[in-house]
Amino acid sequence: MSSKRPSFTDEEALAFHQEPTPGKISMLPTKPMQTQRDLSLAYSPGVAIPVEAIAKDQDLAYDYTSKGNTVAVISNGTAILGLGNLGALASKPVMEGKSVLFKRFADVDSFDIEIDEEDPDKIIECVRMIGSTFGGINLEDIKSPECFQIEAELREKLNIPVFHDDQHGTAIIAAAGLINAAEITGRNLKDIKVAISGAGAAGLSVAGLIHHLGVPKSNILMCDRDGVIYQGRTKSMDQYKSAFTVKTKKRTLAEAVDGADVLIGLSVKGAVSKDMVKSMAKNPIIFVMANPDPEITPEEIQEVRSDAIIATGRSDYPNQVNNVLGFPYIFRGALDVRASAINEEMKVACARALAMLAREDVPDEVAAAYHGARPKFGRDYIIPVPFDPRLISYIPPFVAQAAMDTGVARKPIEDMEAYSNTLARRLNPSAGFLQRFQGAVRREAPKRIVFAEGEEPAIIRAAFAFKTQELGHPILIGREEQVKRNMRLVGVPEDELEIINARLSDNNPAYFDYLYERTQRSGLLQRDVQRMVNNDRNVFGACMVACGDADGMVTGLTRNYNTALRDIRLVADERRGEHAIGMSIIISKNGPLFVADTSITEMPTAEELADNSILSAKVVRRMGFEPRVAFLSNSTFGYPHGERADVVRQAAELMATRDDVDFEYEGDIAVDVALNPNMRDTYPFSRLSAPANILVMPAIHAASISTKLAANLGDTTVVGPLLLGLTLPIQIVQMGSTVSDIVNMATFAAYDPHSDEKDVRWKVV
Ligand SMILES: NC(=O)C1=CN([C@@H]2O[C@H](COP(=O)(O)OP(=O)(O)OC[C@H]3O[C@@H](n4cnc5c(N)ncnc54)[C@H](OP(=O)(O)O)[C@@H]3O)[C@@H](O)[C@H]2O)C=CC1
Ligand SMILES: CC(=O)C(=O)O
Ligand SMILES: [Mg+2]
Repeated sequence: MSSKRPSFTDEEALAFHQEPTPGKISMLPTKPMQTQRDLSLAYSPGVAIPVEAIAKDQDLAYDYTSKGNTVAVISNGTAILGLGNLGALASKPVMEGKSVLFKRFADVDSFDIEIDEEDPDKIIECVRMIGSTFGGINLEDIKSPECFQIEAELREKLNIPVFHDDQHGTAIIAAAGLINAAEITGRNLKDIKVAISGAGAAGLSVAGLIHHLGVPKSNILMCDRDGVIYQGRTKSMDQYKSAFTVKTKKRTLAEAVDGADVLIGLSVKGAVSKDMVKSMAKNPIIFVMANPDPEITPEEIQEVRSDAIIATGRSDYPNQVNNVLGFPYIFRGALDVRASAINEEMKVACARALAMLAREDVPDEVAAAYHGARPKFGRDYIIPVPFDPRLISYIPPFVAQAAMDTGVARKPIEDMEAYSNTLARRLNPSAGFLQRFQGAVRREAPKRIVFAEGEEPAIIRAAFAFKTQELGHPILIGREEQVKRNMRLVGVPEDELEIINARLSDNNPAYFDYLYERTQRSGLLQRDVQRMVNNDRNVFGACMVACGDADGMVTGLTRNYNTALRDIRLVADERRGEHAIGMSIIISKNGPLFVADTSITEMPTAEELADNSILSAKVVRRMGFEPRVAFLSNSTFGYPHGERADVVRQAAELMATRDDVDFEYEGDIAVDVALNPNMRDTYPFSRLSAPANILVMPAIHAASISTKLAANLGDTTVVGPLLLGLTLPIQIVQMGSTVSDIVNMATFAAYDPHSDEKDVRWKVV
């Protein structure tokens, strides 16, 4: 288990929440609201028709409104993670976070509601009054014991699932992890001895579920602030804790943990000591799940035990036992059968399904989350990771089936296999795209990447993020004093990043020789070259890459694209038989679209367009996608005629004469035809078997305008343009790029799309 953890500064956490738009969620309409007719239908008078229908039959709200796919995340902020009672509004970042996870992982629409009230009766009344708006209610971070009453009464009063995630979501995941950890250590649930630190919402619910799965109540010792909850205790007791009293002489957590097989922490940071861990049975199972900081860190546990199976609630250690693995999928299954409740059977089905999934071979996205090492069911992989793309189609069918079997499904699913296939399509196929690149980069030995504009605050933040995400070793070019001043400004620890001052570098004579040799016959004098190496950070950085002192470079934040490109071209050649192009990637719900050439040749010839397609196809295939090229034009198959359209058509015709064309291509073709899956009806002779994924643009203006349009119209991410076709892996970012844009481009520099070794390592699943 790695003890190194990616980290981020407080400033980064705040900037993430603030930029480019405050918060983490927004809403999108699902109907066009373009015309007078749309307005008439969506609002008055058209809206009256569904209103009257729902007034007669309430169930029709599932058909005519977004109710059936909407879950409210509701909190009063009295137990925010393990941070305590910090008030309703302070809980909003967590609640928005839960909503965004609902959407990202299970395509459930969700928004957060913070209720500024601690009186359970008032909260119950408030939620009851608004409850029918939603298909389900996810209660979150409401402290015990009030949370029990609130959930129980709302379940009675509402006929939709009401689910307190800290209780049941947590219990489901902990149970799944425990089933597998017991299997790995050869234990039987009915024999294990369990100590639980924390007898609140999460702790009591975990105790309830693992008891349901076979652990005898007498084997579960619950502890709160006052120690063991034993039979006869009167201090700080309530009816919920009373259900777990045990006849025992043990009084403290330390005594409860002594000799235990399992320790589950659902309390606060620091509640568990090394001595406690030392006193546990052989091969102990230790889930320290307090957030954001566990009861004891995995590093501390490892100092005293090498035989422990360790899990935390955090994403930066292996075995993340966190309710994010549960709530999106349990609600997905419940909503899809219009369940009136989430019952015990549905929870058990979810826990068992999660446990089973962890035993199967993992796809590449999971390897990426494990920083390149492909995990196998075992001590460091007892539970799936949140980025596992199989979760969405694997878990909800079990939940839905359990709902149907227990009579709470109001709309049973007839064909479970078809349902599972539909689920797979709900997940945004591009969601894991960048993550997979990162995984590919992490699998390699760390690359040294030059950040040429090292004095810039955004570059410093990007370099630090690049390092802490374990994507490689960043090198900042700049004056040390100035870089350090800006590091302090953005909160990056000063000794974290390597800084090289181009003027003071010992390697300059070598760079000078290299560059002079290349440029002496093109009019550059010795002193020009010397000045360039000393003063121009792009030239200096590129020389570092050319002479083997770095593996790649990123630049462009402060200078326009062509200036940066001109500097780089002094040092780097075009690859043999290729010429440089810019390829942008438009990441949308329909998957990635690769667009070339978006940055270099203004009016490519037919030959150049053909070359572009071949280079793009090669790189796209290495990235794991089967290339399908469209030579785009304003014309389709010859109509209408035009000067550019003719060049495009010639390019497509030239492909028949090229040796290295082992992919589908078509052209001249208009973009709507290239992307429309029904095009074959109109053009049955088309050579494309599916929508094109590489768009070769007729000219740079069309390329630049269309990618920038896509980037600015919303619901897409545009990465790039990636610089392809040069001998050195150097990438140019756009002026004013965000920190994550810069990290992405540095990652592509490290990935080096031309490096042949990488192609087969990550195939699309
Ligand atoms: N990984 C995951 O998925 C999840 C993790 N959690 C974490 O579990 C923890 C508890 O959450 P939740 O149950 O919702 O909160 P609650 O407020 O309902 O319960 C907290 C419990 O912790 C106990 N406690 C507090 N301080 C100590 C201490 N110093 N030593 C021992 N016990 C202590 C409290 O004792 P008392 O009863 O005496 O007040 C109470 O029983 C949080 O850290 C939360 O982040 C929660 C949900 C999911
Ligand atoms: C994960 C979670 O819900 C919590 O820590 O409260
Ligand atoms: Mg919580």
